[in-house]
Amino acid sequence: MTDDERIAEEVVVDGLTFVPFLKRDEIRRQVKRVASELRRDLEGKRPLFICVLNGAFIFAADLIRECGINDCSVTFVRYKSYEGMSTTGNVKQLVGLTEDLTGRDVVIIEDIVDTGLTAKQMIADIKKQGPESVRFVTLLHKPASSKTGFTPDYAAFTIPPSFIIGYGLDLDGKVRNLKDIYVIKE
Ligand SMILES: O=P(O)(O)OC[C@H]1O[C@H](OP(=O)(O)OP(=O)(O)O)[C@H](O)[C@@H]1O
Ligand SMILES: Nc1nc2[nH]cnc2c(=O)[nH]1
Repeated sequence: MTDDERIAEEVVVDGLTFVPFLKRDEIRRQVKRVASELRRDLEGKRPLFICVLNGAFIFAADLIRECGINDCSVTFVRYKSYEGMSTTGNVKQLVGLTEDLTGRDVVIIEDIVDTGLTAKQMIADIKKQGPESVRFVTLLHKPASSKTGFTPDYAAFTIPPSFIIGYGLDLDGKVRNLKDIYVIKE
């Protein structure tokens, strides 16, 4: 059986039904594309990758390995604002940085930019710490949901404004383990 044949036709979480949206092969292809763009733009630099927990852990692990920049560092922050399928509008930093960002070339790695509230607050927090440069990369971007006008520097996928799960993205903490991305069935 190939990897592709194991994709579930639907996933039910807390009584909600989700159907396949982005399959693992396509995710892998787009992660490779973004990694090659980053490799090109970071040539000669020693980037500090900041993975935004919890949702970005799987994307960050795949992306950082694809980038193949041995002279990089990796660290983590944690921000939270969603309950169920909606933002509370209150973006809380639950885990912060201990690294000195002065003069560093920072690459923030997110799983999704939806309203853009988390991205905007995080970038403001990081810029206060004196980095040389800040790049923002996301797996998924939903421009039609934006409340901030924020646009990421790199996006693996631009998607419509429906709620999705899998490949790190959760519904109330569940189903982050799914290898494919699923969208809510309307
Ligand atoms: O653009 P926004 O509307 O701000 O949404 C994006 C944020 O939502 C998710 O975080 P969440 O609060 O669900 O925490 P999690 O990463 O732990 O799932 C995601 O990981 C982003 O950080
Ligand atoms: N799981 C999940 N988390 C999000 N956070 C912001 N948008 C989304 C989404 O579509 N799915």
